[in-house]
Amino acid sequence: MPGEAHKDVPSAVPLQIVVGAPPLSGVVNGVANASSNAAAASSPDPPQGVSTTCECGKAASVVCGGCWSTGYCSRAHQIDGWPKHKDSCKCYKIASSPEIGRYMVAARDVQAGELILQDMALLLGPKMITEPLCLGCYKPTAEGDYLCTICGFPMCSKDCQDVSDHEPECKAIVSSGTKVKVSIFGEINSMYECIMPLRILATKQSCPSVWNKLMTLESHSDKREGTEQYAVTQLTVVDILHRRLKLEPTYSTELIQKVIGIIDTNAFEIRLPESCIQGVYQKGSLLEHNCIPNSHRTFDENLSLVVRAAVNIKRGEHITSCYTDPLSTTINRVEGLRISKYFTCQCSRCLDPTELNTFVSALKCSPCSKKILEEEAEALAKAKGPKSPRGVQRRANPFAPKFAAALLGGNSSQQEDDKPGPWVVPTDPISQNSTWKCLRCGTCQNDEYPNNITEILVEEAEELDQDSNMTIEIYEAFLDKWDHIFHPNHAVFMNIKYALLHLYGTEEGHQMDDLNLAQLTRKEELCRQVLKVADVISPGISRLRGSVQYELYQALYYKARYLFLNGAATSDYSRKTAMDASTALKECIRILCYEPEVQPEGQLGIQAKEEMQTLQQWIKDHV
Ligand SMILES: C[S@@+](CC[C@H](N)C(=O)[O-])C[C@H]1O[C@@H](n2cnc3c(N)ncnc32)[C@H](O)[C@@H]1O
Repeated sequence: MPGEAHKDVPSAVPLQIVVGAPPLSGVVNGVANASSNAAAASSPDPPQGVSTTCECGKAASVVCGGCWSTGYCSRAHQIDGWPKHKDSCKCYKIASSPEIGRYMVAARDVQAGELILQDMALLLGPKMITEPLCLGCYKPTAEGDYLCTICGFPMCSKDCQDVSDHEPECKAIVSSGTKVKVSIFGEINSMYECIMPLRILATKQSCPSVWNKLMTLESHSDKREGTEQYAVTQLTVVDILHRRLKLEPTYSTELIQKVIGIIDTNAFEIRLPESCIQGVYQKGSLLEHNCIPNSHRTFDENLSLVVRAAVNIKRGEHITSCYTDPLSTTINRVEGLRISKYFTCQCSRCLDPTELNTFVSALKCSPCSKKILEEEAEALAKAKGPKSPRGVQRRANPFAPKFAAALLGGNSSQQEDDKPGPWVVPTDPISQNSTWKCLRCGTCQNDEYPNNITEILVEEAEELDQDSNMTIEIYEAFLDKWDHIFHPNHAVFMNIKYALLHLYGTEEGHQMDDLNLAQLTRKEELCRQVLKVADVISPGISRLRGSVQYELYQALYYKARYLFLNGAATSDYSRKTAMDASTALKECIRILCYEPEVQPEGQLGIQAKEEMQTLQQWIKDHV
């Protein structure tokens, strides 16, 4: 019956009255033609000129609140039209600009956590650079215990051999007349570099609809030619397909290189508990990069890409994702993107020498730091009688002098004397040869020392990383060793602190029950430092924030218990600490509820929910 309410009309999608608001910048009838990169329209009014006529032919007086695109003459006709409209009802539009190419823009305000898109993979395969793995389920294969009876690739079992994903390479190898022989396991094997390109190429024949979609994706073919990547893949992929698999007559060099370009530019890495694979997604490929993304990516149990708003996104804002490691320095991010994605990031973080006061790339000015510590010690000596500068606490604690606390472990750009902190930052962060300048004394230097010393720091951290038996003691010693040269939030420190905050509570002899008050306070401090940076560079719903909130809750809960049991603090302080633990746990649950259960973070979210009951009971019983 016309006008009868459909059960699946989303009650959360309100109708909006069409009023004379400007259309979304960069979007013309839903697609293309943008020139502005700015979040253009923040007006709450629905866009004009999108769909002004109802299906019945009458003028539209309301517009669907889900997409703000389709107009209806009445609520009744919206309800009638919903079954037809629901598949195309999206909260984003595709726009394009000469600088970015195609990108997504919010068609309406989107709330944090709201689903933006869910996208089935066009194609899945192993990462280009990988150790031997099963080409059916992508788990590492145990020393080639089972070999595909047709092509010879190591697989888990006959079941994996029969998975349709494996067909393209299997067929190509059989046609070449020689089976594959993998004899070394646990090391990168270049043969696997050919698998994903082969799978894409095979769709040209086997599934033209997928092939056509893949061919619409950016490949940067023109920019790749003549690069090192092009030369390397010529040897590792093109030559193998042409000579070893005898596919020269079928696929030209240009086509294979284009396909490799499509993979490099668009494929998403999918980290699973036991393996790491990659997928190419049609809608997901249109996500624009930003070093401070406003969307959050996960993969569901079918390995479909799920994109949600990480923070509230205003209508007209670009929907962005981070292509690179947010816990890395500006020059590393910018150079990585320039080499692999062929653009120079110009996001607000990259363009700001302080990276929005996070100082993730900054060094410490040695003369200024020394002077601050001396002044601090002098002030202390005056206040409390004679004391050496060693009297200054190394770790920030409630009793540590404020200057030194900020200098040694804090996050502030400003010292108490209102002068900027002693941080040395690049004046032109996205340039490879920027001058570096101390924000406090203004001393400038060329990039040689900052680059070299950062390289040494990175190398030393990488050496630590290779050792699987890292201990709290070793990590703390590393931080102490370098602390006089780098900002406490430096990317390398952030990664070490992230590892360290987990080790306090998991290392043998340092399980949560073993930690004393100082160690619990250290764990809390590490969590707060990492969170303060993560709140800026990975805001809202992010795995980084979710997992650190969990660790913060643990530190605070155990601290509250310790204080309570040892009568070491007033019940007010114990209570406040326990309430802070509860706040951290709630935030952890809010964030990690979006993670799939198969992922460790999804499991942590479930565990966090269970632990909330215990925490609440403890608070009720004790403080
Ligand atoms: C996965 S594709 C995104 C979709 C692409 N714009 C298109 O039209 O197909 C990645 C490419 O988009 C462009 N891109 C993405 N984010 C960008 C940004 N913030 N600034 C400039 N270009 C960007 C770069 O060319 C990059 O290699």
